[in-house]
Amino acid sequence: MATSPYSEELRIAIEAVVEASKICRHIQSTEDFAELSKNDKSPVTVADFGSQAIVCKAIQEAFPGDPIIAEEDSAALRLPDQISVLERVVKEVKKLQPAASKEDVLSWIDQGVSRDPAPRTWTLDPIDGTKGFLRKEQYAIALALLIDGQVQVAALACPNLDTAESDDVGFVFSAVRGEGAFVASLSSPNDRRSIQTSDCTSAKEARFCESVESGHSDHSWSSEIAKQLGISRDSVRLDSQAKYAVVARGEAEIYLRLPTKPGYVEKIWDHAAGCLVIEEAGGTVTDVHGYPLDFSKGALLSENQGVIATNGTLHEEVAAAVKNGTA
Ligand SMILES: Nc1ncnc2c1ncn2[C@@H]1O[C@H](COP(=O)(O)OS(=O)(=O)O)[C@@H](OP(=O)(O)O)[C@H]1O
Ligand SMILES: [Mg+2]
Ligand SMILES: [Mg+2]
Ligand SMILES: [Mg+2]
Repeated sequence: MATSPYSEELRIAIEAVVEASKICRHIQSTEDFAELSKNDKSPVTVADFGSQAIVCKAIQEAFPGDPIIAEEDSAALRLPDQISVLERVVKEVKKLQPAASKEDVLSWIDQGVSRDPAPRTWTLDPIDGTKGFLRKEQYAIALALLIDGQVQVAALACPNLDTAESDDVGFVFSAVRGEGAFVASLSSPNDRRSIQTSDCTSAKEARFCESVESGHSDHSWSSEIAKQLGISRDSVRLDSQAKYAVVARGEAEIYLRLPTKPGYVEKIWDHAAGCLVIEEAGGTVTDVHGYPLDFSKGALLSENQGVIATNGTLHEEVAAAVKNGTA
């Protein structure tokens, strides 16, 4: 059997998000998040910074010179009145990297400030669904490798996701393009098993998965589409890219992210990892116009609007319903 061209990237990516999950879980258990508000009024916590530091350090060490397009930067932590937050981030990072200094942590975080397209680049959301994290609900650590604007490798940790099949809580989903999608428990990440999207072919039987925040997806529009498709089941509402994971492992068929604010442009780190995991599990991902997501433009999905992710078999029907719903 040919060896995977990205086996080392996959191994490092999985290890990095598993390590970052440890920091996130610990901070979540303390209930002391040291939350800051960013310029766009969205929240960021000690865990977002700590997770970004851990993942960027791992990528930089294994693949020096690879740019990383990550959500956070260290600017807020460098302000004199935020010294206590910085100290807390350093304390948390030291649990995994005992020799880390303040300057190390700041510079690891800032490995993620790349914004330009590059032939080979990583993209990281250190905590996707920060609002879910604050509510002690779902969040994800999402890491992907883009080659010429195509997602080739994905690692997606969902520390609070459970399953009907066991008492396990916390999973890491992963994929390499052309090699299938896999899941492992966060407690034994090397024990990977293959996952597939559901084989549902009737839209009426389908289950919807949507954002919790109504500001992130137009819920009245999606109930209109659900009506058109004859869907009677209530939507499963879930924060973060855990939604992609739930569709990828066959527990829902449709994830819709319908644009709300005109002019909001989706970020690549909110979709890259989840998108490859679904595609490799047998699903399909497009924007609301049916175009593939274009990850080649830097940090923004500037060529796309919204997202439709499905189990694959239902994609055309769902995309048509979204189109009708727009008219
Ligand atoms: N207006 C608008 N429209 C679309 N998306 C937006 C919008 N505002 C923010 N964001 C981004 O949404 C990310 C969280 O998305 P979720 O799907 O987890 O939302 S929800 O919590 O389930 O409601 C969230 O990611 P994190 O910041 O990593 O949590 C944001 O990047
Ligand atoms: Mg954020
Ligand atoms: Mg996000
Ligand atoms: Mg985030």
